[in-house]
Amino acid sequence: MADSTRPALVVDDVHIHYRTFGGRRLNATSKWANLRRHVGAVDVVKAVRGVSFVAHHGESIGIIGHNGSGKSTLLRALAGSLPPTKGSIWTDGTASLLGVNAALIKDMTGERNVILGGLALGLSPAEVRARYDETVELAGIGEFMHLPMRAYSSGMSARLRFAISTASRPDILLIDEALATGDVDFRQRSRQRVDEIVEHAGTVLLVSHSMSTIRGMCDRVIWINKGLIEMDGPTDDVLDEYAERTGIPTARNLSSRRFDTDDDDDLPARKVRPGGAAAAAAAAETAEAPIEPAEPGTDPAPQPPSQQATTDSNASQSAL
Ligand SMILES: Nc1ncnc2c1ncn2[C@@H]1O[C@H](COP(=O)(O)OP(=O)(O)OP(=O)(O)O)[C@@H](O)[C@H]1O
Repeated sequence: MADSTRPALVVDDVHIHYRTFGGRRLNATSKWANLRRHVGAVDVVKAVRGVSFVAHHGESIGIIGHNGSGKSTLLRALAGSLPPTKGSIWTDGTASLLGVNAALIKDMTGERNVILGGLALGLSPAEVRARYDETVELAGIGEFMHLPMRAYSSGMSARLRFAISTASRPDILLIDEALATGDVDFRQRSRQRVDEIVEHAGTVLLVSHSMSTIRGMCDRVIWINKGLIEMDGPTDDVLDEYAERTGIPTARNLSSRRFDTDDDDDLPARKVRPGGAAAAAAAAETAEAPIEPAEPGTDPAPQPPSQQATTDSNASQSAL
């Protein structure tokens, strides 16, 4: 059973800056600005600007906020795949970001990717073999397991990724939007898996734009705004405040365990809803659909996830 008094994760004044190359300002007026029109500018994006919090074993924490507020960046830093520009992150145990994309190979079958992904997550060959059946069962994509991943729909890929990444039973599971994908049955099973992780002293951090998913899964919510923590507290308190200040409905009237139902809030963004004032408000929530971050694919080299205490010296090509 979880020792809820023991910290699982300590995040101390974390800042994460990206450096982007090649941005040109075309509306130059001064002489220097006019010269700079001909060369790409080096810009710094301050994605996370001093975030501190402590997560305990057994906690299930939702992370919410507008597009570009820094949620995914923070999660990647917690997983150890992005070094903070400043500040420290300490973890008690392994932190695993849901999604083993980098390790999966589209030309290989789902079966082979289960093995590859398991090894990439640090499981031994014997552990991969022992968990193979349950991983395949959780993915629930039937005969498609024998086909190359290239043939999968995005939902199928997401299911397989979820199944593989939770096979390692990390102490700290970091989930970025992944649970919004999939049908009701899959969401129920993935919900069970997350519950299992929390039950076994694990800690879950879930980034989602789906307020009903957050309400259904999390005891605590951290609201990130422009790279800073706007609010951190019990789910109902934070979501109510978020709804009041942003006008985005947070499904307060839904039952607290609605994750396994097929309500509209859990649908992927951009779903067209019927008219009316409530629908317009609901559409506002879907307008928070994830945007593609600038300069994708320029992540710095991964570093071990178990513990990072980093300072300015950890600057890399894209994260300063
Ligand atoms: N690789 C990158 N290079 C440069 N800037 C980036 C990079 N990745 C993210 N950013 C910028 O950092 C800021 C935070 O982005 P991030 O993806 O963390 O936000 P988010 O809250 O997860 O957004 P969303 O809800 O849209 O997924 C944004 O301004 C984004 O443009």
